[in-house]
Amino acid sequence: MHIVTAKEMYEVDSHTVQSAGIDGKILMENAGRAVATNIEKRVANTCRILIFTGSGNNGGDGFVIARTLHLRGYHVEVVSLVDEEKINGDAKFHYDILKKLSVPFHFYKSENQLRGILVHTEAIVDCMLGIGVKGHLKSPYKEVVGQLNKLSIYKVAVDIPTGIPADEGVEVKDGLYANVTFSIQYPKITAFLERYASYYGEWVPLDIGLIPPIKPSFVQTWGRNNVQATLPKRKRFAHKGTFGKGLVIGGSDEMPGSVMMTARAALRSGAGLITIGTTRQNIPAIASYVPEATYKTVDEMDFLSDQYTSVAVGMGLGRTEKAFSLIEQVIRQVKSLLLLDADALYYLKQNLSLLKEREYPTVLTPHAGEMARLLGITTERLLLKPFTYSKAFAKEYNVHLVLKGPFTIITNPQGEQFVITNGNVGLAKGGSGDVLAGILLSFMMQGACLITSLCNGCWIHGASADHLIENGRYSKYDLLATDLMEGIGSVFHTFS
Ligand SMILES: NC(=O)C1=CN([C@@H]2O[C@H](COP(=O)(O)OP(=O)(O)OC[C@H]3O[C@@H](n4cnc5c(N)ncnc54)[C@H](OP(=O)(O)O)[C@@H]3O)[C@@H](O)[C@H]2O)[C@@H](O)CC1
Ligand SMILES: Nc1ncnc2c1ncn2[C@@H]1O[C@H](COP(=O)(O)OP(=O)(O)O)[C@@H](O)[C@H]1O
Ligand SMILES: [K+]
Repeated sequence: MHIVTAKEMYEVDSHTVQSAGIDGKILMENAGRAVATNIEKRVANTCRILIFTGSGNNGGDGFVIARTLHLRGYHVEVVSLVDEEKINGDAKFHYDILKKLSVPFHFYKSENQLRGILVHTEAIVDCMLGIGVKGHLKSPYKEVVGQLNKLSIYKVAVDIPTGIPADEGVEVKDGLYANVTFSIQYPKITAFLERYASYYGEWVPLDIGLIPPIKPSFVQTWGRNNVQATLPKRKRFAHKGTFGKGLVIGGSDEMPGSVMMTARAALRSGAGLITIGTTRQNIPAIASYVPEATYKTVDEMDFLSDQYTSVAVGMGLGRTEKAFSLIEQVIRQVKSLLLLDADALYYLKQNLSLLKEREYPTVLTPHAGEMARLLGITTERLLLKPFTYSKAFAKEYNVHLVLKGPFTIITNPQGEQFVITNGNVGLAKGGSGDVLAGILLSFMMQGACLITSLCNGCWIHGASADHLIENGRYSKYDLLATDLMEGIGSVFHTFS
C-alpha cells in the first residue's frame, strides 16, 4: 500500500481530475460515502453523532457524511467552525445539497455553546482540517480540538486528525486524538512517525477511486501479501548449499549471547550453512546453543579466500581496537553481501567513507539512536523526519538501510522505501535486534532482490513477536529475544 505526502496526494488528485476527467465533486461524494459506510460498521444508529466541519475540502467530506448517515437513519448534526461565506468550491456544492435536508446545522460561536451541543453526543466525526493544514492550529480550531480531546467519546477522523500535518519534518503542539482515522485512499506519512501515530488511533485506508500517475515513487507498506508473493520457496531437491553459506562475526568474551541469537535465528529462518566467527573462549558456550553451526576464531578468518554468500558483523563484538581493526578488515575485504550491526555501526561513525569504497552491497541495521549518531544529530531530530534522513543517507553512502523501530523503514540506494508496521513492544528488549540480524542474514543468503529480502526479514521478525503474544504464549512484558526462535517457525507455518 502506498503512503503519501500532501504534495503527492494533491498530485494524485489533480491527475484524477485533469487527466482522467473525474470531477472533484464525485471524489468528495466517494470519500464521504466510504467513510459513512465504515462509520455504520462501528457506531450504532441509535447514537447521536456530531460532525465537525472546516473551511476546506475535508469539511466537504463532512457534508457528504452527514447527508449519507442522515438518509440511513442516523441522528446527525453538523457543527461548522467557519461562517457560510467561507465554504466554497466542491464543499459548497455538497453544503447546498445538505441544506435542503432537515439536518440540524450549528455555526460555532463559543466553548459554552459547544458544551451545550455536545450533551448526549456519543460520537464525533472530525472533518475540520485535512491535509491542507498549515502550521499550528488557529482559533477556533485550537479551542474546539482542545475541548473534544477532553471528552471520552468515540472520535472518527477523516483523512487525518485535525491539526496533524500530513508530512514529516513539521512540529505542531495540538491535534485531535482520534480512535480511528479513515485515510482517504492512502495513509499519510505522519501515521508512521512515533511523534504523531497515537493521534491517528487505528488507521484504515478507504478507496475512493483516485487514479495515481503511471509509476508513482511513493513510500509503501510491506505486509503479509507481499511476503506471501515473494517468500523464497523450498524446492524438493535443494541441498544445504542452495540456501547459502553465511558468516556471523561477533561476540566478545563479555557478550557471547548476541552472536548466538543471530546465528540461531539465521538457521531458524532457512539459512543453509552458518559459520560463527568469535573468540576461542566463547566457542564452547555458543556451540551448546547452536550446535548446527561451524566455528572459527576471529584470528583464523581469511575474508579474501573464504567464500560466504553473506556476512553479518558487529553483534556483541565490543569496541576495542582489536574489534575495530577486525570490522575494518571485514568492510574492506568481504566480497559478498555484508550486514553491519551494533558495534560495527559504532565503528562506522568515524569511517563512513569506507562504505563508498565497497563494490558489493552493504546493509546497515541501526536503531534510531545508532542512526542519529551516524548522522551527528539528536534522536528527536531524526524521528521528526526519518524517511527523509534515511533516503539521503542510503543514497549518499550507497547502502541498504534498515532503520529499526516501532515502524521499521527500509531504504535502498535508489531511495525506494518500505515500512514494516507489525511487531509490538515486547520486542523492546535487549537481543531483539540480534535476532533480526540473523533473520535478515538468512534472507540475504537465500537470494532474491535485496530490498525484498530485507522487507521479508523484518516482517517475519515482527510477525513472530505478534504471533507469540496473540496466541497467549508470552506477553508484552515477559517475551524474550530467544523466544522469537519459536515464533519464527510458527509464522513460516502460516505460509505453507
Ligand atoms: N486530495 C483528494 O484527492 C481528495 C481530498 N479530499 C479531502 O480534501 C482534504 C484536503 O482539502 P483542502 O486542500 O481543502 O484542505 P483542508 O485541510 O480541508 O482545509 C484547508 C483549509 O484549512 C485552513 N487552515 C490551514 N491551516 C490552518 C490552521 N493551522 N489553523 C486553522 N485553519 C487552517 C485554511 O484556511 P485559511 O487559513 O486559508 O482561511 C484552508 O482553507 C483532504 O484531507 C480530504 O479530506 C476529498 O474530499 C476528495 C479527494
Ligand atoms: N515498540 C516496538 N514495537 C515494535 N517493534 C519494536 C519495538 N521496539 C523495538 N522493536 C524492534 O525490536 C528490534 C530492536 O532492535 P535493537 O534496538 O537493535 O535491539 P538490541 O540491540 O538490543 O538487540 C528492532 O527490530 C525493532 O524494530
Ligand atoms: K480531519
